Amino acid sequence: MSTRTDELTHRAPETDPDNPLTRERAHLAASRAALRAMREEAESLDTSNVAATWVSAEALRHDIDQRIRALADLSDTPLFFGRLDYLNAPGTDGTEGTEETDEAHRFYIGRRHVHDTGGDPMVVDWRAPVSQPFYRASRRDPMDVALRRRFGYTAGDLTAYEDEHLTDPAEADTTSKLLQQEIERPRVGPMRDIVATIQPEQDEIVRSGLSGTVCVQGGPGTGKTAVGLHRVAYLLYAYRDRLARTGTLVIGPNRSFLHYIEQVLPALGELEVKQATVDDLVAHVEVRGADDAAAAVVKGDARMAEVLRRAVRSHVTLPTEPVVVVRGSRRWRVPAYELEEIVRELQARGIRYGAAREALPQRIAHAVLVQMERAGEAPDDRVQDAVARNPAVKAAVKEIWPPVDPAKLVLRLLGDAEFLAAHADGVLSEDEQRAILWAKPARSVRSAKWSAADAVLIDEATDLVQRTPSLGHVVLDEAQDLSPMQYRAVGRRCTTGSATVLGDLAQGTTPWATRSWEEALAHLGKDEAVIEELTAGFRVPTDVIAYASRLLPHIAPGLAPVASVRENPGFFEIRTHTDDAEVAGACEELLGREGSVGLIAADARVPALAEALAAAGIGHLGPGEETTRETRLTLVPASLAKGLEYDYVVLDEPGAVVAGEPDERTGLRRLYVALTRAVSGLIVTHTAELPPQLG
Ligand SMILES: Nc1ncnc2c1ncn2[C@@H]1O[C@H](COP(=O)(O)OP(=O)(O)OP(=O)(O)O)[C@@H](O)[C@H]1O
Repeated sequence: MSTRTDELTHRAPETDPDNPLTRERAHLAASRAALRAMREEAESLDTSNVAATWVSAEALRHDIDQRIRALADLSDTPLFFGRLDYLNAPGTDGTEGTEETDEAHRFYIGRRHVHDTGGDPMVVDWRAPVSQPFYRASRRDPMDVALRRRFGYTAGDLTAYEDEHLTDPAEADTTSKLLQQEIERPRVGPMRDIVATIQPEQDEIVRSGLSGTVCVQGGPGTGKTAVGLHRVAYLLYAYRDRLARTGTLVIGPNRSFLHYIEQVLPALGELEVKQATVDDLVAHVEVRGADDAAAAVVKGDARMAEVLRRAVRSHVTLPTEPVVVVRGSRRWRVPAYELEEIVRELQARGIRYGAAREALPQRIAHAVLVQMERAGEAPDDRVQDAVARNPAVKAAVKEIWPPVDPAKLVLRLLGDAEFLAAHADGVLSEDEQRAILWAKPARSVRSAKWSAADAVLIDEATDLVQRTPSLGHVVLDEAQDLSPMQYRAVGRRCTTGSATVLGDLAQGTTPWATRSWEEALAHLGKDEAVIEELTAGFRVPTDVIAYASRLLPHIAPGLAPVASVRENPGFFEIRTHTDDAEVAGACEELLGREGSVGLIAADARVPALAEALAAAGIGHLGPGEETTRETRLTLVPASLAKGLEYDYVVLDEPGAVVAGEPDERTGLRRLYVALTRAVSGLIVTHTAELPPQLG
């Protein structure tokens, strides 16, 4: 970032009409009036005479309502946050016919496009090509920008601006104060957008094209989630029609995380993006059971796809009997060897089991038709359809290529050792087969205690039978925790689209956590993806990230520590205590400051701490619940802390967080996640010894 410093961060607006701030405020007022006019125009649209049918009238009404909502002037989100003055008016080459007005050179950058009654832009969308230099232009590559101006707001009022003259050799490189203020602004409520301060390396990811998949490795607080959400917003702008047809989806690890991020896209005017967890995507059965780690690892292994493929295909039986179709006085006979040829040909084509099953009767009918033609008849398509529906053909298809119910198939694999062995032979070891077999086979799909990993197996089997519809773009957040089979489940939802994969190998806390992005991308079916790395940390203060990074050599050797860009050093304390009342006391102390507070603890410690808080008369929320001015404390089980952030964090008993996981490495990773949630300060409280890796 390069700017001229605080003496150029102008403040204290005067009414003097020559004061730039006065002029900028006038532009803000005029832009708001223009937005109001756009909204009023949308509101006054009468759809009754336009649409031909009730359905299209409804659709049109929906579109207009969306537009009205998107045109809301939100008092707490400034209409524009930046301005670019180009040296040459964009879209012109400075020659003949060029309009040399100020307006042709000057662009105000904001969350949405606003135009005046004449259709001239008052504010341009941050995603428009003309806005890009706001994020990317530098002294080295000014991108034809003479002036970049950032605006500062206080309670909705435009109160400051900051200029950079990128082509002025006399200007020095320094950090933007307004950017710094924005990064340090206290967090209350859900996640917010970062349009005003997207960094160049983030912008490159945000604006990368729709056709390619991007994978982002980044430590805690490097803005992965923010970048992923802004990328969807960008893609929806740049490829609106295509994505409106195919759809977009954001996948997050759990409900509370999705709740935390759900307002970012609507604030950017994008109301149609779906959100889901991987479990939501594969909800073919009710999940009521859980696997031990050994079973879950095998069930999540990509080799299970081969076991399932074999099991599905095993339902095909090569015909041994001919099919005899009687039509009127004639009998037509398709011999077994010819049926076998048809079946083998369908198998070789590698189409879905269900598609092949649908094609089979037509193929048999075709064989009959050929015989009819040879006998001098002239059958048409209707005859072929009738033959395909003939009871003899139907009976043969049922015998040769019976329907497969994916859930029943998985039920059988997990309950029937012989059936499993028949299809897992040479793929899974005997131990692995034993690990996934149910101790007590379930009787039916309804009564089975399905686990989350089982649901993914059913999803794979479902896709073997019938192709899963693909979306235009999928953002996969906290990807490092997915099993190979889960990657496959996500991958088949973007086979014809692309993906943004976001994660941190050091934060993987599942037994099957991702070891390398190349491997993960192969499971996703996106080998060609580009892998980017983000290393600048926007969340965690320097001292805290340095402390947490002591764990890195033990949890992800080879990953570089995050470099915090926060100037405010924050505070960091380690306290020993004797009872839980002191933990509640630490929370109370932090509630005396501005912003949100999170008390993070091993899951098993949560009930005791809830009691201690209640005894101290301190109200608290659960993760993902919205903090309000009145209740700013959230009690967070360590297992749900991922992806969330709080201004201040009390981390209870690190040793218990580590001990809460099945193995030490996972425990230390969980601790790393918990240690990296704080924006402004962290208090670690403990009675037991601290894990030696933090020493
Ligand atoms: N360019 C930016 N300007 C201002 N704030 C930013 C910027 N980039 C990220 N942030 C803020 O930093 C915080 C961390 O961002 P985010 O949650 O996206 O990080 P992450 O990499 O997903 O973290 P984690 O690995 O912990 O999930 C958020 O509050 C986000 O708004």
